Amino acid sequence: MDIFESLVQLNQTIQVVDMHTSGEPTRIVVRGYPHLEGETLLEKRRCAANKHDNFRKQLMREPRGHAEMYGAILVQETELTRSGEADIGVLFCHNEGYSTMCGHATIALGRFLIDTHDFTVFPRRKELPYDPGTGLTALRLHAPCGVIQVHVSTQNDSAETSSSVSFLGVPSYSTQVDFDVIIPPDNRWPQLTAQSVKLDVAFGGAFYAIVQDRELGFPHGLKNAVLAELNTATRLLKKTVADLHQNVLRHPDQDLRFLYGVIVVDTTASDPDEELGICFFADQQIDRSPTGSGVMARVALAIEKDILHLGDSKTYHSIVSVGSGLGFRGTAIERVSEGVVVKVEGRAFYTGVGSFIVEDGDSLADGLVVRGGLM
Ligand SMILES: O=C(O)[C@H]1NCC[C@@H]1O
Repeated sequence: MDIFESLVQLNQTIQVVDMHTSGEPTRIVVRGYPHLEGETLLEKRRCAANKHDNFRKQLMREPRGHAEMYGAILVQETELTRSGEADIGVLFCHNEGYSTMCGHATIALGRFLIDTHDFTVFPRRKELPYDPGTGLTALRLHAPCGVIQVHVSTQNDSAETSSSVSFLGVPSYSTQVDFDVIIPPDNRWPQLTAQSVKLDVAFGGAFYAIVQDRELGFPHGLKNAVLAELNTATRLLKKTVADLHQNVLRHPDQDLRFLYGVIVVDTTASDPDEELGICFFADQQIDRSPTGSGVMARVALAIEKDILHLGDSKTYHSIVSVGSGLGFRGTAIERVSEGVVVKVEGRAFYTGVGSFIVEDGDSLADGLVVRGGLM
């Protein structure tokens, strides 16, 4: 027996498929995750956080992961798969906890779920509708924010490697436009010379504060900004909004009323068809991708500000996707009573498959992160 087989036989393993979307990882947990109690996906999300957070820590943190790792836990049965409104559920996780929406992981999952022909992993795989006219297979993913309609270019019953995956998100909307936030002076953020910062707050399955680079004291654009300084500025801004302006996070469901991230938008670019931004989310993870849920929020905000109109599209870039052809295309599709439905398109690639082991007696079983301090 080779070493791989013997280690797997000796230990309980957690099996994953790793992908990246514009450089942002998604670790898809395929087997070995415990059963989640609860009738609804949001109850299962609470169960994951309260009873099984050690799995998140093991898979996201070092030595199995790292501070910038991102995860997708498949949930085969939810209230919406039972009612026939969704095909499979998912929980998203990161360095701090559990998100409510994730565009880059949805794009990766679109490919993975179409390629999956193991019905223990995806029981409803064979029921997915395929349209021979467009070559697209449709998939309804139940995320904590609601149902995401995913479309995947399919050939011979597998996802086409060279095509993008698109999804229609839950209705997105802004809750505050040009909102002045007073930031307490802090010597860790010397660039901030004004007393207040003007920002917008918008929902794209999760809440984002969206702010222009020059408002934070970075007038020369993101390419000339120091990442550590942007990190300090967005951390302090997020804390101020989360601590003092909880009322701007308006959503009917309590579980979704939290500020997930801060997106800093570059104002130095000249092409109106493209927008560069950087998203700090969870515990200051930097999204390598252009942040699909952030694109939903930004398109809805641009509609509110009369910058984009229904039917308009724009390409959104992260600092990584610029020049790689891996930006996300965001299109305003329709206005519904709760907001704007936005289509997001991007590409994902496989990077690996793995079996993780956690041995009895490993005192660092739940992992650690070294990033200027232990988590
Ligand atoms: O694409 C997205 O929506 C996500 N990427 C990491 C942070 C967000 O959840």
